[in-house]
Amino acid sequence: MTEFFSIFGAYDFVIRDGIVLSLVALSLYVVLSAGIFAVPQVGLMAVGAYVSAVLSVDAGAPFVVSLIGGTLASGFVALLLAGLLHRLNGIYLAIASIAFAEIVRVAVLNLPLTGGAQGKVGIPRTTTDLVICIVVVVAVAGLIALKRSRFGLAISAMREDSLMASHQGVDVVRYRTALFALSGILAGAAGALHVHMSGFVEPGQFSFELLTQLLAIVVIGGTVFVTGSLVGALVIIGLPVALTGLASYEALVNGVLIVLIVAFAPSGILGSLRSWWPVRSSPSPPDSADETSAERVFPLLRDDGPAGDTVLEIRDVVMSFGGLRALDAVSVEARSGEVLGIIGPNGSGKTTLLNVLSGVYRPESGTGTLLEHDFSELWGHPHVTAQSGLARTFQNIRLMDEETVSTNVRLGIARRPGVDVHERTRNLLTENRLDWAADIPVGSLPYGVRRRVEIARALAREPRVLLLDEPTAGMNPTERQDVFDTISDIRSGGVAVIVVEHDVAMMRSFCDRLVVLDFGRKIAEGKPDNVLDSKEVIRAYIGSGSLA
Ligand SMILES: Nc1ncnc2c1ncn2[C@@H]1O[C@H](COP(=O)(O)OP(=O)(O)OP(=O)(O)O)[C@@H](O)[C@H]1O
Repeated sequence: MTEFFSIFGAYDFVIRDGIVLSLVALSLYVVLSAGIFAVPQVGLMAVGAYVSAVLSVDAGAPFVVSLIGGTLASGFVALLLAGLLHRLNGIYLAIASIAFAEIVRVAVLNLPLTGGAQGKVGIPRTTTDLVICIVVVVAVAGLIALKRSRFGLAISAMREDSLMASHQGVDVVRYRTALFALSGILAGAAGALHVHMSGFVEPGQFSFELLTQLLAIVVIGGTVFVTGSLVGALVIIGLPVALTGLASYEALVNGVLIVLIVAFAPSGILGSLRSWWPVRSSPSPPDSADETSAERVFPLLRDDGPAGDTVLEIRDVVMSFGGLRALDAVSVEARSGEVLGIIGPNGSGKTTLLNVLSGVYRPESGTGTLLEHDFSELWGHPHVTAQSGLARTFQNIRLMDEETVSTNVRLGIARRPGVDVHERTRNLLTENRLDWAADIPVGSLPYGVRRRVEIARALAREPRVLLLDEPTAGMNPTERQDVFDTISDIRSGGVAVIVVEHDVAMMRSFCDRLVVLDFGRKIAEGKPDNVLDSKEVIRAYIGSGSLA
């Protein structure tokens, strides 16, 4: 038996407990790092512990079998739980998952197989220090690899903004289910290791107190790094040892520590240390004259299909919020190589229309097609719409502020065989004149540049249809002109562009066609000059006079 933690003398149990606890904390980290506030880990650990104990004691299974059995059982229960709770978020999800842990505790308290309140004894103490270390090292290495993968990037996007993530083709429900299962596997493995370390299991080991300890570990370690959970567990397990003479103050010191960390180091100990590392000074944006003269082509856009083909169409779409008809029998058609402008007074239904076109909303009635896809299969599933050739930007910029420009653009890249993601990212940055900002976190960039990053990310999806919701909002005239020049270039690449904008003069000169909404109804459609000179449109906008 390899028991190298014996070098810590009387504290060897503390070290082992701390490492196993860090494994459960990692299972909590897995969901929290994706912005999912689910805390069923104590219940999942109990499932792993009891299944493993029953396999060993009642079925006489060898250690490896009971370790794997407990781990998989917990992963499976987590999978079922993900299905049951898939509609819940935020505080409701937290409460439901705490309730799950309580259900497990009450179940093991009453089931004959689990030994009731007395628990189960006589579990072979077969967990060795080597096994604990191997399991934790594999878990940490696996999670680090996962974080660096496409899956990890999608998780970061989900944490930042799940709607934005789904518009990059991320199936948020499937990813969330996978994370639940992974969380269950880690908690189950910890439970199985724990019972084969202590030799017994009883319901009291899976109390609410354990959950608060886990939360403290994740708060202290932070969710910036995978290894944060190890540091947090070390602190939580190490503190009582350090405070041996002050045992009655242990809870107080724990509490004060957590409050101090939340107040002064909200990203945890490791996350805060990161801000001490020297940061490369940010390059400034190139001179605007250089930018204008830079070559502005989008050779990577798809150019299949003749210009002028109808690529998107909706008919008689009705969408209401309560008693309010935000869209009233609206029909719209977009053609490749054309810029379609959507204008209308505030609250006329423009953003609602874009949300219907991008699959966020499922309208009450209406039909439509996006390329070869029927909208009835896309409505309510924005990630499928994104995978079907449509990309969009948002009225309020939605980017991963902590991540670099390059990472944000990479998130949008549609994976196809043979695509070199790094080369494609570089090309997109060059085409959008963002090379100088590649390594800068998006949150520190000026507004106009962030808008360009959002457009670059949308282009990374190689869309056939591009929706732009007020792409020049908050920009100065030069920046506005720049965005409209970019839109013209995108149109030349054969993309159907649908733009919502308030700048009527710009829309008149740049759009091929305009659709005007008023109180959810389409009141005009056609060539910009004809539409903007129509009496009904002028009345809707300004009552009388003329539009720019
Ligand atoms: N999620 C929602 N819940 C309830 N009402 C909504 C919702 N979204 C939009 N509305 C209402 O639907 C109507 C259309 O809103 P929408 O945002 O589509 O208009 P808009 O033309 O984009 O306005 P703006 O130019 O101010 O952005 C408004 O009356 C708005 O209050």
